[in-house]
Amino acid sequence: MTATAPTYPSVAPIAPPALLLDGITKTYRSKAGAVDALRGVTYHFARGSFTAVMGPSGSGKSTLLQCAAGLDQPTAGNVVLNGVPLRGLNEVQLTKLRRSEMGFVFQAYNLLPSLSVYDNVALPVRLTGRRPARNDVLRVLDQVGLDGKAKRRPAELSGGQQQRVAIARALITQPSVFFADEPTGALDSGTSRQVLRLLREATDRAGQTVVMVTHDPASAAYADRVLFLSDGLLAGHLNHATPPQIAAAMNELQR
Ligand SMILES: Nc1ncnc2c1ncn2[C@@H]1O[C@H](COP(=O)(O)OP(=O)(O)OP(=O)(O)O)[C@@H](O)[C@H]1O
Repeated sequence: MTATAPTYPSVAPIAPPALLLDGITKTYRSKAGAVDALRGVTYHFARGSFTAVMGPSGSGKSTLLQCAAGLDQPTAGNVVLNGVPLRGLNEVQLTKLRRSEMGFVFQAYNLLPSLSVYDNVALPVRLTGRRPARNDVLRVLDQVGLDGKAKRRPAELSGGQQQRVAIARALITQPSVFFADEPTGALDSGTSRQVLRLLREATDRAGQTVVMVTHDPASAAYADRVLFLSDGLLAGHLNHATPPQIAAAMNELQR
């Protein structure tokens, strides 16, 4: 009789969260003293989720985004992006990871004024040492509703169009995580909605992860979850909340 090997049910590998903040503390030291901007924040951002981060002024939102994106080093704790701890990386490795895995959409669009819209969008690909495919650049411009504007310079576009160029530039490398800091701060409400829909589509269609800092309850309502920060700590969250629910939670925090 031959022994048969035992069979085991196949177990799907558990994917790491897109982004893990593991006990992040950030203390700024200056002559005036020390400020604890983040005080041991732990949070998993699931792949394909859209999270808004809110909180009173000075609660640590920008610091959280800067640390999560590897633009600033936490004083303690670790940030893990797709299973890779940022703390172990040197500046070159970090820059490479940022260029391939992260997309940035900030309030200041940071477009290069002397380059055409096409070249601004192609730039992140060039920075990775590759030649951008013309069709890829035109496809993302089409995706953000800017087909036909490729030859313009940023100054020849409206604020909303410039922000959409910034989003196209973030989309071109197909990053796994988008970091957005007040992406609609300078835009009118109609244009803001277009920009927020693009971020929403990035999660719904492409399974990308969005982390967005905002002061605006209407913008935050586009997210699956709103995380509230208060005094450097997570103070709670709301899922699939409406703008009035978010505004009420903010009022509660500010009391
Ligand atoms: N470079 C720095 N040096 C010293 N303190 C800083 C520095 N950056 C931020 N802080 C302090 O850390 C705390 C958190 O700041 P942070 O900018 O993260 O808050 P925020 O929630 O984004 O605020 P806002 O909504 O006003 O933009 C604040 O007390 C701030 O004064």
